[in-house]
Amino acid sequence: MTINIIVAGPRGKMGSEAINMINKEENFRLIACIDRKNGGKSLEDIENQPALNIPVFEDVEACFESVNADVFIDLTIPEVGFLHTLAAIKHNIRPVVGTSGFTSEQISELTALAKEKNIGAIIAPNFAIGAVLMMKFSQMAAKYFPDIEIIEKHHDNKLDAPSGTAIKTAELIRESRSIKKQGHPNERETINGARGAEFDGMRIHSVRLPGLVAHQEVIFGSKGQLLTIKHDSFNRGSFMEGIKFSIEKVMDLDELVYGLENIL
Ligand SMILES: NC(=O)C1=CN([C@@H]2O[C@H](COP(=O)(O)OP(=O)(O)OC[C@H]3O[C@@H](n4cnc5c(N)ncnc54)[C@H](OP(=O)(O)O)[C@@H]3O)[C@@H](O)[C@H]2O)C=CC1
Ligand SMILES: O=C(O)C1=N[C@H](C(=O)O)C[C@H](O)C1
Repeated sequence: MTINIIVAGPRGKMGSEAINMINKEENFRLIACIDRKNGGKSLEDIENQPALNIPVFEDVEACFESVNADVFIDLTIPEVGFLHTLAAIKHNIRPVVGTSGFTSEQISELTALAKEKNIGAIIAPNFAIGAVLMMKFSQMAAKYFPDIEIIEKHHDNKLDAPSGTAIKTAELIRESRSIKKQGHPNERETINGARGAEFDGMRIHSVRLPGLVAHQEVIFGSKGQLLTIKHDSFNRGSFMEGIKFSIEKVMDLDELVYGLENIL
């Protein structure tokens, strides 16, 4: 069966890599793109993209009404990605969302809408299988080591902090860790933010530097020992297996799944 796909964010680092992956798969067919700068032009006019000769829309509604798609992939920015995803579900097009930075309220709203429409959807904070394992291993370790610092490191073009992966890691850890406020009860910051963001008593630190792609370590401290669980994405190819898997999997779902750990 051929799966007809729309991609939003085709000029982006992830969008362009995803298009290359889609074009290599026999059962995937890219049928349109959503792009804020190149609406109305053919994708062949877009820099760094092969000549695909498919329609490119600026307006999401116009796109969803004009083409007959099975799956919509969003790799843009949180504000726009949320509206795109909402529109996709309303049009019965299954979303696969990589865009990070959605609030938990937005995820709940999308979950409720997908349930109402009985349609599959996937929001994946991280498509790299190694990162999903890193999160699950961290969840397991947190049962025994409740003192945890999450350090995520990304390229300096990243808009959201902390990363979607760090938030998802903290959410998974919360399910297995006994409630604990870490550090000294009287600790105080002499410079704001020195101890990082607080999540359920844990700390999350966001590093942004040129040269980085996407990296995270979760450090567990205990008497006389440290456990570090670490994952590195050195390039965006690391996310493509997860996107490919999600495009196929979302066709069989009838609800929204938040996190690949729930379906791998
Ligand atoms: N889940 C996962 O595994 C991964 C998720 N991500 C997430 O994917 C998203 C994209 O990342 P990345 O490709 O690195 O980012 P880029 O900045 O390279 O690409 C973002 C794309 O979105 C487009 N865009 C921005 N604003 C709008 C708008 N208002 N309407 C339509 N399109 C818009 C940009 O166009 P323009 O050039 O005009 O701004 C650009 O093409 C991020 O949220 C990131 O966190 C990234 C890697 C892995
Ligand atoms: O912006 C990125 O690059 C990435 N974003 C996702 C996140 O916020 O966790 C996934 C990955 O870390 C790369």
